[in-house]
Amino acid sequence: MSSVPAATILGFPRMGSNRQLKKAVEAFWASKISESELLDRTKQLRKEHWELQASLGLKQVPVGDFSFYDHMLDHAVLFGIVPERYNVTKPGLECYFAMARGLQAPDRGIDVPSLEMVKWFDTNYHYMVPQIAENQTFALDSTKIIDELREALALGLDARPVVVGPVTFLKLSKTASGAGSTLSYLPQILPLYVELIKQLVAEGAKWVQLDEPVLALDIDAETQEAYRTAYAELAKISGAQYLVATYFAGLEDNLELAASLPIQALHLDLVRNPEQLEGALKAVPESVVLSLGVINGRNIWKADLSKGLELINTAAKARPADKLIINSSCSLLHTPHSLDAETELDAELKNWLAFSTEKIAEIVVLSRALHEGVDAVKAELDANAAAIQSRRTSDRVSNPAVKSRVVSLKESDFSRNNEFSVRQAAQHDKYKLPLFPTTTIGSFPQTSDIRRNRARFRKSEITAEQYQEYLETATRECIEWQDNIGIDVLVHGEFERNDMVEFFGENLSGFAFTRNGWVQSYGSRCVKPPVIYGDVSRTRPITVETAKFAQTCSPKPVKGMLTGPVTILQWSFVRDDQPRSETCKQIALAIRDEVVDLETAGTTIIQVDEPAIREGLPLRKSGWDDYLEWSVDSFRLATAGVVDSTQIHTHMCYSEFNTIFPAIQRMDADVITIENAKSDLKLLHAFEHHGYKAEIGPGLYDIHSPRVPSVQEMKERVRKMLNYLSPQLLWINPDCGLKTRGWEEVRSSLTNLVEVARELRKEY
Ligand code: MET
Ligand SMILES: [Zn+2]
Repeated sequence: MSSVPAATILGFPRMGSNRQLKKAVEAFWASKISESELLDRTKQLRKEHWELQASLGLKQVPVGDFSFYDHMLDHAVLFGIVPERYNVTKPGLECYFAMARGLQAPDRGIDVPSLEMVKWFDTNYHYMVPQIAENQTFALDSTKIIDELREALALGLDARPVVVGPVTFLKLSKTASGAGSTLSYLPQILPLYVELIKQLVAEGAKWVQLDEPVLALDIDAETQEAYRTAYAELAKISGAQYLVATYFAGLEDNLELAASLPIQALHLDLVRNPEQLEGALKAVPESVVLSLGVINGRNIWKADLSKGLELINTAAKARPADKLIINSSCSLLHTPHSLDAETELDAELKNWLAFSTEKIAEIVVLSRALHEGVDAVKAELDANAAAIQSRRTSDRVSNPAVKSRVVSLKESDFSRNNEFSVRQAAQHDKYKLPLFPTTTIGSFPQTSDIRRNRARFRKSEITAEQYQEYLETATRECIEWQDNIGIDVLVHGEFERNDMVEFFGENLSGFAFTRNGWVQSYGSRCVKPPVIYGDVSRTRPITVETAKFAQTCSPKPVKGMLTGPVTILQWSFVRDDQPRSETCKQIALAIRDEVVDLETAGTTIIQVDEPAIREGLPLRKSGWDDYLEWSVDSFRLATAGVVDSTQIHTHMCYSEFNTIFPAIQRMDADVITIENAKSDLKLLHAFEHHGYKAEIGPGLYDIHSPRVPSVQEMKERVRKMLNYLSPQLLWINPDCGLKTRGWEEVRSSLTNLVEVARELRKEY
């Protein structure tokens, strides 16, 4: 048996220091590079990442954490779970990317949509949901992970394959019909896991990491039993040592189950749940290695190493050091690559931060402290303590005026003046929209031309006036086009926005921005979350001038477009020195100021996007009520400052909303546009079931795919929706913003969309 790695990470970000993965994959999609060029580039990237980890002092590196698009999709392919509709594609990358993004190749008569995409636990990473057919035949294709393992071993590294464990894999998959438990496939898939592990061991893997985050959730008896069955089976393979990784929550009531599994190491997320350590030290047999996830894989703050050491010392009192692994709390997938490129952050702030590369260094320092004693790393610990102290005492962090505004909020600040029915009458009176009003969710294609101009402006290659003029032309053309094709409620297109959170953060105090702090959101898409380091307030009106201009481009209403407080919070790297609820209320007040200013300026249909409200939900039910209270309150605080006739829209996407329905209701928006195209009609059952009264625009087609939906298929969808929703409440819109799409697709799709409304109006 190989020795226990002293320090490791659960996974490393895939994109590369300069988003090489994104660039390679997108170049391949655009047929600018060949498949072999793509393979070469990504192989090089993996090598760089492993060598970086080794050079920082990790003795064992994860492999298989790389993915062209998404690791759950990789697992679907690994086990041969490829829905029949993809049989028309070429096996290999074409099929893989068709599952990821859909494929339209009219010349070959191919038009297949992608798999469903869902958020990965409470992160902003999205995974593709494997879809298991009723009569699914599973078949192992381990090429990818075996190849990657060989690559790492060939570099002379100790490599640990990372595989999503059988129970988590099945729990995150769905059956083709959506009914029944995916766990019923366990007997069929387990032999493939067995075969896979045998292959990995035969190739030279000493340890295999099985990711089982589901083990840290509220699980039912069937799932618990599945854990027992699965791991009993896997334990039979000789030569395999398992590191079972739980993360994003604590084991809590599943501790005994976890402790009873016949495995060699158990990983605990001690950032999310440090309290679980003590119980684990008692419950987990001494023969089992404990992996201590003490460095936060979810934020960008330098760790307080003294606190990490406290936990490690607690563990070291109960276990010998060679039965402990110092680890990241979860995969570092959710943090940017390295601070190296952050040449524009001021030294004080930069000294408070740690990205993936720096986090590995922290892990190594803690591991050396454990194995060699604290004196061996005294300089590193002292520097860390100084940085922590500097952040704690800096006067950039605290703004008393903001704090006192939050403290003096009144009950009435959280409510509109009248209930929905009264507001609705006032709004109908004011806008006189037709039945089935058409609208879009906000953004229009962010073309390379737009990005180029923004980059030139940032580099001062063009003046602010020139940039402004450019944006106004784009906005005007976009509005006129919408007007011409017959959309009812227009949007300005969001051309001035790089990103829906960053754009607002730039005009809020307490926010900082990185140059290169990208994290993967889905596929090749990355986001660069702002860093909230201090108390938040609005420094100046943010969207008012743009909204005023937009309204001059058409007599039809143009929606004001804001990002909601919960989403700004959720998609930023948030300070960890005060409760999230406190930061959220501060942001809500800043957005409220903007909402009120928009109304004053004559923009009286205002959309406050909250796509992230669902993903902020704590993974354990015990935390739900508290979260839903402050998050919904924050939305209400942001939107309640307007008169009855001002119509507040909100938009949500890519989540399972049924579970938080009462909270959505309590947000009290006048119109909600909601992603629906990928999650079938079950959402609408909930609207009906809960007696939702306000207006709704369930997304009619999936904007994440380049395929153009036909009038017929969208009309079909609407018809189904009308089984649940009254025609008086229904809006007609896509399921999200269009910024990732090309103009050609957008023109065709929206023209079809408007036609849907026209035809329906004739029938109702
Ligand atoms: C992820 S939700 C996006 C909403 C935003 N208004 C847009 O259209 O891009
Ligand atoms: Zn959206």
